[in-house]
Amino acid sequence: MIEFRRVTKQFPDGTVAVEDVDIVMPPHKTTVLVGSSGSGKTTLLRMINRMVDPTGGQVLIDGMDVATQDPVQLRRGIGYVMQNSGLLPHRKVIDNVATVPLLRGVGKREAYAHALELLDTVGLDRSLADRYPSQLSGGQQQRVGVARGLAVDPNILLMDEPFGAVDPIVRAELQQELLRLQGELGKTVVFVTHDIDEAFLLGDQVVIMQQGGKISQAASPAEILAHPADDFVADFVGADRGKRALHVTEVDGRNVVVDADGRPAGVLTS
Ligand SMILES: Nc1ncnc2c1ncn2[C@@H]1O[C@H](COP(=O)(O)OP(=O)(O)OP(=O)(O)O)[C@@H](O)[C@H]1O
Repeated sequence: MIEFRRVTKQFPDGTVAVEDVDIVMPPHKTTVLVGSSGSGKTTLLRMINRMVDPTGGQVLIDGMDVATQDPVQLRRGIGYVMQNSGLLPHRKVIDNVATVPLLRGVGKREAYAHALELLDTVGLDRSLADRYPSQLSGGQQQRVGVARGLAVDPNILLMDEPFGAVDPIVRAELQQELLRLQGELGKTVVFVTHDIDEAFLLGDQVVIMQQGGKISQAASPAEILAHPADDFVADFVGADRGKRALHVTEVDGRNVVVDADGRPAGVLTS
């Protein structure tokens, strides 16, 4: 479990990126941070693995304050996947995936065998192992990024707009892959996105952030759609969906999302 207790981050220039945030991210679930640009999502995410340190409050992992842990050690146990995959361009796919385990002292043979298995896990053909990142499509690169994030078998996987740079069709494929993977692996995933549809699709818990790094609402997608906490959330949920006033209605015992004209937009499963 990841817990933020009254966490604030003020950068040296005075910018308050995150203010007084309390949030619990439950184990084996996906928490999605969503909000407009500059609302503090990335800063919040990076405080989990100490790429950023808070200026107030505490971040705890399984009850232990991350501030007491060595940042390098901490990061080696937490998977991190970013936009544009973050792969090392001059190293082959297989080396990119095996890098962190090798740094942690895993033997070469074992690290490479596991890296090949991880290519299977993320749906990549093993024949791509010897290519360089520039010889892959954007979607394939993102899959390698996910494989690399999983290479140390972390309990926690941080994903910062991992599908932001690929086209909508590939993005939809990657989202489905992540749902499948999460069904199998059950990691504690923290995922950042601008896209409310992506947030509702992937998140067990969706955290809606607003400018100034404050949380407007943290709840399940069903709860947010049914009971937006305030006008900001109602607007955000509606605006990103083409200004349709979405609401939830019950049909044959199921929660169906419909727009202002009564057209069904989807069925809620939780
Ligand atoms: N190193 C820094 N120094 C000063 N201000 C910073 C620094 N990093 C981020 N900020 C500011 O903190 C605020 C939150 O930034 P952050 O990157 O966390 O937002 P975000 O919601 O992830 O945005 P985006 O969706 O555009 O990536 C912004 O106003 C940003 O300009």
